[in-house]
Amino acid sequence: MSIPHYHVVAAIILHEEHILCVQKGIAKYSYVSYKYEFPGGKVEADESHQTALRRELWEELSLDIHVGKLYHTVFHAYPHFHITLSSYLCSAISIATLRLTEHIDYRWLLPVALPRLDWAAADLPIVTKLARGSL
Ligand SMILES: Nc1nc2c([nH]c(=O)n2[C@@H]2O[C@H](COP(=O)(O)OP(=O)(O)OP(=O)(O)O)[C@@H](O)[C@H]2O)c(=O)[nH]1
Repeated sequence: MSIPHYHVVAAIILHEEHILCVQKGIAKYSYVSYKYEFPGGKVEADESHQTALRRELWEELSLDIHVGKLYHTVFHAYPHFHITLSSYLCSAISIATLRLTEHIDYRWLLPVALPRLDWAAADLPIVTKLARGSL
């Protein structure tokens, strides 16, 4: 049986020099359970990356966002599925509406502090690039 491949979009939300990091709860696979990630999700058929990001951010966090430029794209092979993870620089229209509906925690961190969290493996190249100060 072939391994599924998903296109996933992730929002790097910058606010006053901090970046929003969200923690996943228990998941089907232990290697993504409780990991930090950037908010976002799978792109649906016939959906643009921008539309998918705005939909996911509204569903997951009640955040209305502006989607800016593509930051970094990563291919990662997890044991049971593969993802192409496209991260975009984004800003929230207001962070006052932020409400967790799916995640169990969130943090606003300076880029240099991002590597202290326990990230999903696919995110590590993005986290490393941000922490090196490349924005
Ligand atoms: N949103 C998001 N997902 C990520 C990141 N890194 C990463 O490996 N992923 C993985 O990419 C997949 C995104 O799918 P998703 O959030 O739409 O859906 P899900 O698997 O949690 O649930 P679902 O398929 O039942 O709706 C998850 O397996 C998630 O663990 C990231 O930075 N942001």
